[in-house]
Amino acid sequence: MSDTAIAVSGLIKRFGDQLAVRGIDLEVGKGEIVAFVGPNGSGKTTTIRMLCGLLTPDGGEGHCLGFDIRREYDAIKEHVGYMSQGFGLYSDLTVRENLGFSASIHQLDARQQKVEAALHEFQLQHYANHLAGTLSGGWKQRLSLACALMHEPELLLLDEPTGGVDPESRRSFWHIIRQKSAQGVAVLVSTHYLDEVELYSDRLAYIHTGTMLASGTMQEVIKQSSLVAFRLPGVSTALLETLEKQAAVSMAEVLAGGVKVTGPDRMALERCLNDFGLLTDAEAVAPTLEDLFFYLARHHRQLDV
Ligand SMILES: Nc1ncnc2c1ncn2[C@@H]1O[C@H](COP(=O)(O)OP(=O)(O)OP(=O)(O)O)[C@@H](O)[C@H]1O
Repeated sequence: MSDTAIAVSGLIKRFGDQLAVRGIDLEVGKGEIVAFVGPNGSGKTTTIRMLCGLLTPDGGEGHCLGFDIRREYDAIKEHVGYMSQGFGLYSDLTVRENLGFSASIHQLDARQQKVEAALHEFQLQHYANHLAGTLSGGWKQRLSLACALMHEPELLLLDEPTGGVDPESRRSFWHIIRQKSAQGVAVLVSTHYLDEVELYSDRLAYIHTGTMLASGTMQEVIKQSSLVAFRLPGVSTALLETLEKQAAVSMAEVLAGGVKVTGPDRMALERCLNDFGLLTDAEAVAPTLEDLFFYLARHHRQLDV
């Protein structure tokens, strides 16, 4: 048995003249959580939809759970758990009916029993007869996850599952996801929340305008970018714009009590700060994931991790 849940290469998707996904490679191992990140419109949803058999790729090849993504999309749909953006619930069905519907599309045996078990596992009993459309964001998210897990999939594809839900719901959502991954479920999850990448994901994959620019652990990717950052205490925000225009500076931002500059070349950045008489007081700080994402979004540099 392979340890790989997703292995695809050269995936391409066009919408008319637009190349939404431009030949991306992606691997996700069993029991691994990979955060799929990148700016709005970069191609995350399109990629996820190709992986779960809802969109046919225009190019590329690969497997999900051993099934060919171009030929065996029906088998993939059957075996993968998918949460779409906005949760994809039937708002005029009750919580119990949504779970029942999910059980029936997967043609599960003992449906009623499984629905009751899911209501219990996800602590949805109190809302069982409420219409899904009347639930709060956090409960909709929980129900949507329960529906995606109804058929005990080995791979979860989650498209911005935590968008618009409160911190407590996010935390309990991630608690469930980490439990599932400990049981061997592979997870690819798109998110705009950096803390979810840092705290809960094993690796990240960063996509920009349909191209995968970086993938690896957070530490690997930051190291590969060779980004360095300095805090410049007491520097006025007036200097910020000037600093940002320097070739050595990829980003300059205001912090409490000063400015922070980031760049991919330590020597060049130090020279630049020296030219402005700022090097003596500059304090080296560790670049953050946010620094990295800004850098990748602005400079589109492909990292080789
Ligand atoms: N069905 C479609 N028809 C035409 N263009 C589409 C379609 N679906 C997506 N696109 C375009 O493809 C590009 C990638 O969109 P996609 O939704 O995959 O990005 P995303 O990274 O998921 O964005 P977000 O973070 O905002 O959800 C965008 O320019 C989008 O407008």
